[in-house]
Amino acid sequence: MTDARRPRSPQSQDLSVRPDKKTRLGSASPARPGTPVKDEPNTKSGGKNSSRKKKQKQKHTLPEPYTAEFVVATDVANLLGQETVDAAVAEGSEWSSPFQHREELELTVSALSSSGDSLSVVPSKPWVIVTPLALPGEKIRVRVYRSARLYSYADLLDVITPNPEFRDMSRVQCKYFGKCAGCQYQMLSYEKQLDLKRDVVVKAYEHFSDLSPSSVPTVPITIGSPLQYGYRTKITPHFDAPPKKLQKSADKPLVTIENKPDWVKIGFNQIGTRQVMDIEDCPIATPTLNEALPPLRKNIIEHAFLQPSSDQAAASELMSSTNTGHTLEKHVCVTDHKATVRERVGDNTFEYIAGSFFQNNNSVLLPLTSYVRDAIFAHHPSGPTAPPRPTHLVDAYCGSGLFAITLARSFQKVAGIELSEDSIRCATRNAQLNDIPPDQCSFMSGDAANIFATVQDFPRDQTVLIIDPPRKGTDAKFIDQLLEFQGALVVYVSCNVHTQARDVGTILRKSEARGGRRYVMESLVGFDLFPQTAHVESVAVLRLV
Ligand SMILES: C[S@@+](CC[C@H](N)C(=O)[O-])C[C@H]1O[C@@H](n2cnc3c(N)ncnc32)[C@H](O)[C@@H]1O
Repeated sequence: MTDARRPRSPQSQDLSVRPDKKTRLGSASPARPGTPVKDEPNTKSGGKNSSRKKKQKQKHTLPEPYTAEFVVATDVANLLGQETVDAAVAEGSEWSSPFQHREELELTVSALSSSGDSLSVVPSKPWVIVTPLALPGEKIRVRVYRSARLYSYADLLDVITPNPEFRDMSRVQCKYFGKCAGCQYQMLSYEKQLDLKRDVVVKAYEHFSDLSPSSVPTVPITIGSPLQYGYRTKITPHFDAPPKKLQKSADKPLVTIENKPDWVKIGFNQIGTRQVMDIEDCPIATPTLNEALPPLRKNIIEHAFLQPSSDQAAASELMSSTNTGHTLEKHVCVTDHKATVRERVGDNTFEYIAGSFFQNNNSVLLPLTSYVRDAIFAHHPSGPTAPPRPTHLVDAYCGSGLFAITLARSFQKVAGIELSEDSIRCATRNAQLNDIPPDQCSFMSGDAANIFATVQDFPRDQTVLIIDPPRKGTDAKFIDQLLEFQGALVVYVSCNVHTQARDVGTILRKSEARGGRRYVMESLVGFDLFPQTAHVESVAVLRLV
């Protein structure tokens, strides 16, 4: 089941470039994150009860590195402090929650995690309660539902004393806010959201880059999205198959839009669960998508729930809209994931396949691509000893060519690479659509690291590399070739600032270790591609000096 509004699914990541981070979650533990840890029993077991006892042994699993839960676990460890974590590990109490399942508690929120969840240190023992939708300083009532290492997750039952400095419920524009897992921040002012996202970028580099503070530039306020609602150009409502007993029953239920039973739910995940909740409109999605939602829901009901063979696995329907920015151009909704979608970004037109990657907030793409252009040209050093101006661009992980094409007119030559063949076909077509000749701008499909072999004739001191990898970040193979290539400037755009921090830390340290010229981080800023949610995009600019 997918929900395009949640972070893309966690991916496993080789920790070899950040071996020290394993200790952050408890240095005395021999466990790697992501591996099950079995509790040792207190007494020796044997005889006929031993297999039952073995089954009773609890399995504890640390989160996969760089997933949302890994970030929460790191925030918890940092809130408690390394000494406290070490003491709990030495005592063997780090998995022993002081709370029963479904126990209700009253707490005061201590801090916010980078996931957007609140963190409350409990008074009785070094332990943290992780709760959605609560804010620092608020007194809250919660119900515990799952425990992990040094923390428990709890549902928010009530905000007993709100923090009036931050919370204003009259700002909330969605009737599902508080239940739907899509948004976390609708009760905050937009300025506060941008401020919190800056903190996420700062903390990511503090905890995941292993760089000294002096190597990390001051992070300015997050750059906002022109649209704060009605911006999302792609949503993925999903739904569960009918309950098993109904599927097996000879009398198939009559499901129509007018006669919709309670089990028919088409929408997004409910907070803290994998259950789908019924959603009739989504204020962060474009008006075009919201207009299309009722007929789409009717269509799903008539065609999915009436089919007796409905699969147990959840099905999903993809929707995306063209959002050209031209008021005279008609915006339409596309539900076929193989269909071609057209969008405008400034003066450029882009086509992409609905099911392939394209940034989901059209309103921020002109500011984002202009920021990258300014980072390359407006901030180019001046003076008699200044390096030559950039003339060549490499766009790695280029998708349908967003950066390559918006910036192509500023460069003599551009080369893009991307794993998806569909996206590369679109990137090539997009160059044509925007009158960029093929000898100026070329695209190839393949692993990003393959690009270096094809750009050996690019003048290194005039070449800029843009990298925009998926959430898991880039890899050692790419980083090693990037260091070998020595392009003048690297612009690293990322939808996961935690893997970006890890990768930038690796690039800076490895380039220093090589001797000679080295990369330094010139600027670092968050971009708000997803207002009302806790997600932040981040742009780091590295210059070879
Ligand atoms: C975050 S998207 C960025 C796309 C593009 N820069 C944009 O803004 O539209 C990351 C892209 O990397 C591609 N990708 C994933 N792994 C890759 C790899 N190993 N080599 C090249 N591209 C890859 C994905 O298909 C996806 O299109």
